[in-house]
Amino acid sequence: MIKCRNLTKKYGNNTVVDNISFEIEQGEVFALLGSNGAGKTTTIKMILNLTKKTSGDIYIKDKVKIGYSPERPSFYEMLTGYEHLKFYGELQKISKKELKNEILKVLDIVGLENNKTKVKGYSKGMRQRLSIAQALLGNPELLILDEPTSDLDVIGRNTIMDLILELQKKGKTIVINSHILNDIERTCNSGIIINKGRIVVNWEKDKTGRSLDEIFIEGVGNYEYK
Ligand SMILES: Nc1ncnc2c1ncn2[C@@H]1O[C@H](COP(=O)(O)OP(=O)(O)OP(=O)(O)O)[C@@H](O)[C@H]1O
Repeated sequence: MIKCRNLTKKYGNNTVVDNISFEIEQGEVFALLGSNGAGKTTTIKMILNLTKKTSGDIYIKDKVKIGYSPERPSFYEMLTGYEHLKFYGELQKISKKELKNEILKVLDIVGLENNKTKVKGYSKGMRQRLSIAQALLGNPELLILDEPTSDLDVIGRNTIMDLILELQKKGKTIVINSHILNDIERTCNSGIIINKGRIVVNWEKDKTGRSLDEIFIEGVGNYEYK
């Protein structure tokens, strides 16, 4: 679905993504892991073409639709979830006829009720769900979710992770950027651990029998920036 080759991003003299290469297969749930400031969001933004790469190549399956849930989603607080999605659906030029069904479908998938509650009354978990619902509008094949469980309690995180597994069953390819290794271990098949812009571990679930915590600490902790 995605191939990155020697991807690099510099801000001035600061190399924040440093020559990374990885591949994401269709249908997999792939993790971008790393400490704060490692370069995960920058990598996502280059894939989405929201930030220009400095060098390297990104190949994305031809004509694939991408849904994106950003690290800090923002909403029109005075709108209901339905109205919010209607606004974004119209921006996507989904026809009026299809849009209503589409919104009801994505609300149902993420487990949000279509009621009169305005977004300002939403809990953090509901906001994450709404952000994922927004990403699902237009039925994209590829979903990129930046920190989909940040700020959520363990129940909220579990629900979002169950939702991600459901979406995988529906055939989506999903890229998740997260710090929460338990969530990743439950949901993802493979991923990369980045430290200071470089890949320090190519992780594949169940390959070693070791926990992701251990692998992460060893990969990031023992890494010396050269
Ligand atoms: N627009 C920018 N201008 C300059 N430096 C930037 C810019 N955006 C990001 N950076 C720097 O790039 C580095 C990587 O940031 P990035 O947001 O990709 O990290 P991250 O791994 O997603 O971190 P976190 O988990 O904390 O969100 C950081 O040092 C950050 O300060």
